[in-house]
Amino acid sequence: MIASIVEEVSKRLDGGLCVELPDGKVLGAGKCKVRIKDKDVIKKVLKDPEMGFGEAYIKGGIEVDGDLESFLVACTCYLREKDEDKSFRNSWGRMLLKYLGLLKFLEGKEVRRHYDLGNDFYQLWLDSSMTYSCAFFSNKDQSLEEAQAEKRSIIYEKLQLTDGDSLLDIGCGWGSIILEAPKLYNIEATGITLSKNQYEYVKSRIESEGLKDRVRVYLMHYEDLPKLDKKFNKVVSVGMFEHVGKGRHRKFFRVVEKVIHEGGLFLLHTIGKVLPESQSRWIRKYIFPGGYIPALTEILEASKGLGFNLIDIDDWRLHYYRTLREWRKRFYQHTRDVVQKHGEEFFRMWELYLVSSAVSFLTGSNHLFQILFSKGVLNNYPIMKRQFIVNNFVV
Ligand SMILES: C[S@@+](CC[C@H](N)C(=O)[O-])C[C@H]1O[C@@H](n2cnc3c(N)ncnc32)[C@H](O)[C@@H]1O
Repeated sequence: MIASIVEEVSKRLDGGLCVELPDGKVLGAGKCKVRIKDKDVIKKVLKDPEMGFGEAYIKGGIEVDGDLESFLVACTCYLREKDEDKSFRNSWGRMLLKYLGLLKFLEGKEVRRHYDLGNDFYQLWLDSSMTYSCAFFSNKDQSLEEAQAEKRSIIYEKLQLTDGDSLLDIGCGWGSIILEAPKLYNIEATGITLSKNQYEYVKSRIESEGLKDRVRVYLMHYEDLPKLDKKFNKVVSVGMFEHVGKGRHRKFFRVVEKVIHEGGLFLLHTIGKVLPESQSRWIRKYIFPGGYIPALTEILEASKGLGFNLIDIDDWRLHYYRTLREWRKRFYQHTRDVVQKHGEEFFRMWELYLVSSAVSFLTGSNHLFQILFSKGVLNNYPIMKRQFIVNNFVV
């Protein structure tokens, strides 16, 4: 059975694959060499390929001597064709916690665990604006910094930012939008985050950059936004919706509906799937507990009947692939620092997270949607002049 799997994956991998088993026996012949160090690993991978491989990889039970990304692409294609991926089910435990009101608390803990690993860790591999979401590359020589700046300017354009606007950023991260937009437009900006590190960072930059009269940041859950007792005419949320969780998307839209002015614009930037499908259990266990990649259909369904009107949908799938490759390149440049501070297993876990996420965009499992809504029907929204960007420089 293993021999036939090796053969199938090998067919889908440039240069082929060989696998060295724990007893020293080698299956297949190829450039990419996978070493399995322990018999138990084989059983676990056969039972649950994604989780089995992921857990063994971070513990060093499997080593890949070759291009990890191409190997994972070949495995993804093989599994997809075999239809071995198991579907994700919302657990009864989470449903019960939701009704006990504990889910919000748990969510806060889960989100903080990820973002409060230390600003210095993220500074190693994010661009200088500390943007932790998909950038937009419009030419092949663009740096990550430039592509993140370009993404922000597209967002401002889609939101039609104009002097006098009040902008809300739900899940503002390290503040790249709320710290920049008020310098370009005479607007007020408010950001919220669940991460204490991000909150402290943004607060100190607001002070040091003299933005106190026009920029505010709050450490709060989006569900508490109505407590601010303030409405905004432009709302954006970038890379945060993935944390909202299955079954809670409508609640999120209800909150946005409460804090947006009639005639306002809401831009939602999120990883998504076209239709609901299985989720990566490994990512949910090790990287984003509680996270859920929504389907486009689920997003649109959640917005129904609340007065939102769809203006436009973009898919930046390959731009996220390239963003992840840029992050990975920088991450590898700091291998020693990461291993020294966080340990070998942590390094391998984050390496696998960055590579497998890139693979998910490359193979079309994940997309990056920018969905623009107006609150109420807007018939004077300008028709955007779009330039077709040739994607072949992205990959
Ligand atoms: C991937 S980061 C994106 C940050 C930023 N928008 C960017 O593009 O760099 C996700 C952000 O969402 C925030 N977040 C996640 N769940 C949240 C919640 N329930 N309420 C408020 N913010 C949340 C996190 O604290 C983090 O700032």
